[in-house]
Amino acid sequence: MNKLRRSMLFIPGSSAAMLSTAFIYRPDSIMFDLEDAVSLKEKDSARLLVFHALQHPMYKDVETVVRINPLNTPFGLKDLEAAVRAGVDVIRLPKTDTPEDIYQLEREIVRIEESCGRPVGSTQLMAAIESALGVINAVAIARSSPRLMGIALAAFDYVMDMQTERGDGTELFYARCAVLHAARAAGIDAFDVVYADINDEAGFLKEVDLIKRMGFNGKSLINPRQIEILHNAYAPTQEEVDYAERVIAAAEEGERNGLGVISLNGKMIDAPIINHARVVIERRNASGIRQ
Ligand SMILES: CC(C)(COP(=O)(O)OP(=O)(O)OC[C@H]1O[C@@H](n2cnc3c(N)ncnc32)[C@H](O)[C@@H]1OP(=O)(O)O)[C@@H](O)C(=O)NCCC(=O)NCCSC(=O)C[C@@](O)(CC(=O)O)C(=O)O
Ligand SMILES: [Mg+2]
Repeated sequence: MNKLRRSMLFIPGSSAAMLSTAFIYRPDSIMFDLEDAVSLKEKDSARLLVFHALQHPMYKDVETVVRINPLNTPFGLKDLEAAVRAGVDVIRLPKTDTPEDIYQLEREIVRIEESCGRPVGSTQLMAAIESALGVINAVAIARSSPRLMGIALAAFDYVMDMQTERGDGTELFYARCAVLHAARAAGIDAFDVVYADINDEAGFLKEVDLIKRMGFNGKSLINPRQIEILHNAYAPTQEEVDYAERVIAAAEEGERNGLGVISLNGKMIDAPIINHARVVIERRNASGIRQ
């Protein structure tokens, strides 16, 4: 099974307090932000804080991601130097509009890896798609580098570009489908948008149910209170696990009897259904049973 990436928690890189405690919340990935959560006058101090946090033992057991500033700003290259040298697992490039943005990023990463003695190719990438142009180019972006482990949709900048605003999700319908299909066609992960109202649990859960059913691996998050709700929603129910176990048992019996297609309580069981049952069991093993 691929690495679990249900939750990717944003931490403002300028917050020394949050940087020193975020690992206790146990998201699947921790994302130190140097871009929009950091004010202009804190860009340099935040970069230094993140550089030190990345090398601290408390962040050794969790996947680390740094969202750098775009490379066409005065901060982007400095952010990249600091994050790669500190050993970050993944660089998240915001506002990725074209595959050329990724080619440029990759050239700089190769140079930094070579100069600091890090194995070339060891820094992974993810692209955040935040505009109509990025959505239109999603397939080319997703296939632009073997370093890409995933692409993410970023709703707030996207809706501004589309001249609309966040609502019930109708405004994201096309972009979600496009980003998800691009990721799957490239064989990489797909991440949904942040949910800004941290006190609206019901609204968050509704959005999580939708994106899970669509097929997203998970979401970018802004608050630790959202982690458990998300992980729980991604865990299979006891009923789903029981059914998956019955499917696998029936499939094994069918195989012993030389049958390709079998039926279980009147329902056809064939290869895709058996594969899905195995995925449910893997999810149970990784995430437990939904509470
Ligand atoms: C929203 C709020 C201020 C609420 O604070 P509150 O303090 O009211 O929250 P509480 O729940 O009361 O906190 C309880 C305890 O948890 C601690 N705690 C809270 N949040 C924590 C956290 N994230 N990490 C670690 N620790 C945390 C807190 O310090 C406290 O610790 P303690 O005092 O010890 O009890 C806070 O969460 C926060 O700043 N979030 C991150 C915001 C951020 O990063 N935005 C940028 C990314 S989006 C973007 O840029 C748009 C995008 O680009 C997206 C895309 O690209 O996808 C696009 O275009 O769409
Ligand atoms: Mg943004």
